[in-house]
Amino acid sequence: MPKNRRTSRGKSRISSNFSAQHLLINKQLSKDMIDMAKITPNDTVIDIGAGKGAITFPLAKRAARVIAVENDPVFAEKLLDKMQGVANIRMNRQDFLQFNLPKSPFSVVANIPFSITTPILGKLLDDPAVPLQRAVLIMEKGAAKRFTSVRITNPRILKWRMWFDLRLVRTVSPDHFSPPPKVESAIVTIFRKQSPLVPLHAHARFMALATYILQQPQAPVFAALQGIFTPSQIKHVVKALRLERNQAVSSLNEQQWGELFHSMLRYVDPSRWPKVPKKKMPKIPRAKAPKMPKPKMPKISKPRMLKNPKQKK
Ligand SMILES: C[S@@+](CC[C@H](N)C(=O)[O-])C[C@H]1O[C@@H](n2cnc3c(N)ncnc32)[C@H](O)[C@@H]1O
Repeated sequence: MPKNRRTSRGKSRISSNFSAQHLLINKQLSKDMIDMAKITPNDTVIDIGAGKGAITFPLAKRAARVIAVENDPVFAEKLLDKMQGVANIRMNRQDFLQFNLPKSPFSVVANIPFSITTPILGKLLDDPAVPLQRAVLIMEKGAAKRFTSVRITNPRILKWRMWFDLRLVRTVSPDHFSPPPKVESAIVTIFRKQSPLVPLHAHARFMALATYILQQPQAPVFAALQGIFTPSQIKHVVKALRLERNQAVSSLNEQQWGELFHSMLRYVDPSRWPKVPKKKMPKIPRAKAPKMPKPKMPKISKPRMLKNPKQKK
């Protein structure tokens, strides 16, 4: 891709990490990612940020349906040209964050735009009812490490990991892309767990617990649990989860978080459960009342005093 080219809208775009257009030039890597995602001829697969189709076309050979999402009009046009005769690719020329995800099971294989990594993962993982099965994503190595670290300090990432296994599988050097990004990349696999650690319908309640407890990730377990569990319940939980009273709460593993949540449901009075924040309703602008002309009040003249005929002058 040229370093500085004009988009169809005439604006100049300079290649950088922020333009997020580091195209994959290693064909074997695309195939490896499709293998990692265990794509079968029955699968529907989304390629987020399809670019010129480095992943889209090899995917189309393996999956039943490929949905390519690309918001750059120049790339989208090129992809449409190349797609002639490939019946199982559907092209969506739009921002992935505005794209309506399928209602039936789907997977994702993609070299995603780094600048929107967290919003992409949020869209795929925040609501466990979204029927994502497997994803294999290239992302910035720093982000990959944050999402997959053993020590979990972020309640949102912790929540994702109650339903999905996230693994950093390998790092990818910048020479596999054109233009090469300034940072190292990594491949992350995301597989839906066979048995989720928390029931899907309880995701908001789990998030409330994780947010409350991880306010101070370095706090010792006994202190972090205090606002919710009573001292005797804490004693019981520490023993049942094989914890140390003084270990940092961020050192709990996924399994222990699942068990902690179930202990809260089982032993703690619901009045002590952390509150689930109410869903923010979108603001509906109030219809402006049409301006009415001020009613003209008839002038009321002062009542004239009738002269009392008997009144003395
Ligand atoms: C890292 S490139 C990957 C391109 C291609 N998949 C490849 O591997 O060669 C990311 C792609 O995402 C596209 N993109 C950036 N933001 C996007 C968005 N919000 N929605 C959809 N596509 C986006 C870019 O135009 C670019 O083509």
